[in-house]
Amino acid sequence: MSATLPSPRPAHTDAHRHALAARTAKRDAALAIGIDAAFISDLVDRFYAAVRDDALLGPIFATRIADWPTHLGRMKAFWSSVLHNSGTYSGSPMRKHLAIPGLDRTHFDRWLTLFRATLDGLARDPAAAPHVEERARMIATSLLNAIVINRDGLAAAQGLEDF
Ligand code: HEM
Repeated sequence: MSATLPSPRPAHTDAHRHALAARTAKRDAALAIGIDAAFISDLVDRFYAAVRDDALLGPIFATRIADWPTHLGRMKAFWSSVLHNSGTYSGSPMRKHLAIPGLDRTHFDRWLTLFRATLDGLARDPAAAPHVEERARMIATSLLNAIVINRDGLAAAQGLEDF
């Protein structure tokens, strides 16, 4: 009786191929409107320069971030994961923001205002700023929802408006 050898597993399953294609399509769509690695790097550098100068947000970061190069590197990996699906970021932004006492809509409004201004100063393709801003607004909305639910309960979050 001869043993049956398992057939070799194909290097890429259909699901894997599909995931790779989706990742590439997302990155290519961003690249087509000028959102490349250099754009993401400039965006993060300029945005956090503005944040550090801001009277409302600056102190929140100043007391929590000792090593700015590391934070900026992490934020570039984050935005590359969001905008290019690169998978280069792993972390728990939700937990980090829940741990900052007193964050509310005012802070998120200011964050988004500075982010928008930075984007507008940087983007050359008219489609680039709205594309990135949309992602930032969605993430800001889920962070604020989580903060309010955590602090004041689900009922309090029911009346929240999206950014
Ligand atoms: C109210 C506005 C915000 C404030 C004051 C704020 C503040 C901070 C601070 C202080 C940290 C460092 C936390 C630590 O290392 O202990 C941090 C990390 C981070 N923030 Fe925010 N943030 C705000 C909004 C946002 C928004 C809207 C996004 C995304 C669109 C975002 C994405 C991140 C990410 C990805 C990290 C890194 C988490 C990690 O992996 O360590 N933040 N933020």
